[in-house]
Parts: sequence; C-alpha cells; structure tokens
Amino acid sequence: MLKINNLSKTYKGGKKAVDNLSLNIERGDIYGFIGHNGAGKTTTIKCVTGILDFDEGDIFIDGISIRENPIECKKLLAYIPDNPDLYESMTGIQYLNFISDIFRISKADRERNIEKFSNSFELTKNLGDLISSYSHGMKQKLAIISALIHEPKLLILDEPFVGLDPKAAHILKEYMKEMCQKGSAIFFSTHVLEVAEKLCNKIAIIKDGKLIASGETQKVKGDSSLERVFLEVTDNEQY
Ligand SMILES: Nc1ncnc2c1ncn2[C@@H]1O[C@H](COP(=O)(O)OP(=O)(O)OP(=O)(O)O)[C@@H](O)[C@H]1O
Repeated sequence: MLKINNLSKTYKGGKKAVDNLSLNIERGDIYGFIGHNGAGKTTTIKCVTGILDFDEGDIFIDGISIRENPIECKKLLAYIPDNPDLYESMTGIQYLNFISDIFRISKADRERNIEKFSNSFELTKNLGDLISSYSHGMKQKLAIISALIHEPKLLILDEPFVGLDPKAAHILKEYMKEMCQKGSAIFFSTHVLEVAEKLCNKIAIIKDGKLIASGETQKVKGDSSLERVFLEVTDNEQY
C-alpha cells in the first residue's frame, strides 16, 4: 500500500534529514515509526504525503508515484499532522462537509460517518461551534474525524496520541485496528513505545535519518521490551 524506496531528503540549509530510507507498508499493517527528536520522522511523513519534495528515491501509494501523480495518491490517503492546522473561521460541521465535498462522499455516507465518528469522539454537540473556539484536543479530534469519514486506504498520523484524552486515544486505537482488519494500512510516528509495542504489528526505528531496524514488532523486539531495544539500538554508536 505504501512503498518507500531509497528516500533521501536534504533541507536547504544542508541538513540531511532522511538518508536512503526504504520501507514497505502492506494492507492490514499498523506500522509504527519511532526515533528520537529530530531523527527524521516528520520529514519522511511529509514526503510520503506529498507536502515536501525529496531529492532521491521513490514513493508509491497503492502503486502510484506521489511525485508523478500526487492527486491520485491523495485520493487514497488521509494525513493527520501532529498539530492540525484547520480553517478556524469554519464551524466543525462546515469543515467536515468541506472535506466530504473534496473526497466526493455521498450524502448518505457522510451523514452516517459524521454521526458515527462525532459521537464516538464526543464532539457532536460542538459541531455547530467555530473551530477557533475549540481546545487543542477538540481540534485534534476534528482532524481525526475528518480523516476517518472518507475511509482512506492509507492513514498516516504524526504523533496521534499526544493531546488526546485517554478515552479518545482508546477509541482511535480501536478504529485503527478496525480499519486494518478491513484492509487499509496505517503508518504513524510515536514516542509512546508502550502503545507502539501493543498496537503495531510492524515497527521501524529511525536514527539520524537512517533506518536502523524494521519489520515485525515481535522480531524487532525479540524477548526484550521495545523500550529496551530502542534504547540499545539508538545509543549504539555502530548505527
Ligand atoms: N524546515 C526545515 N528546515 C531545515 N531543517 C529542518 C526542517 N525541518 C526539520 N529539519 C531538520 O531535519 C531533521 C529531522 O527533523 P524531523 O522534524 O523530521 O524530525 P522528527 O523525527 O519528526 O522529530 P520530533 O520527534 O522532534 O518531531 C532535524 O535535524 C530538523 O532540525
């Protein structure tokens, strides 16, 4: 569903944020992406979602190149950034209808999905309010709802659990599992290793822009905890 081949990205100031990174995320995968601050997670995610151009490599979403056909790729994916930048002068429901229009969701489907996800995340009573009046967590919930309503084949999230209350975090995890059971794929960055360990069937660890471990969670962590393996491999000078 998502293939990253030998991706490299250097910022204008000369910082090589991603260095020859390759990953393959298949249907049904919940793929966790972990690494220290500044390791290159957000840069990778922004390249995958077509927000940032990159110097070398290829990215394919369901076989379609993000470089050559970004619009077709964007039809298949939803991206929830760590700090969602929403249209503050819209109400919540206006925003969800706007997203539904972009993704050409039918009236029946949008009504059903908006009701379902807004109820789950307890945002229904706030949908008539301006987004500018929302708290950080409410904005995050709205961004999540707007991603889920168009039933993306690929869901990409940057630090999704930061700022969510425990109930919302639990509900999001349940929906992530449900999506993958139905054949979608999820790729997300996190610093919460316990969540990654429990939720993800596959894990990638990035250090200084380079992939230093990846694959099935069970194989990456072996008999140890993910935290221990993460600390070992990221502290090891060999990498
Ligand atoms: N716009 C930019 N211009 C120049 N350098 C950048 C830019 N954005 C990020 N970087 C640098 O690229 C490297 C990777 O940053 P990135 O944001 O991808 O890391 P991250 O793994 O997402 O970190 P965090 O966990 O702190 O969010 C860092 O050294 C960062 O300083």
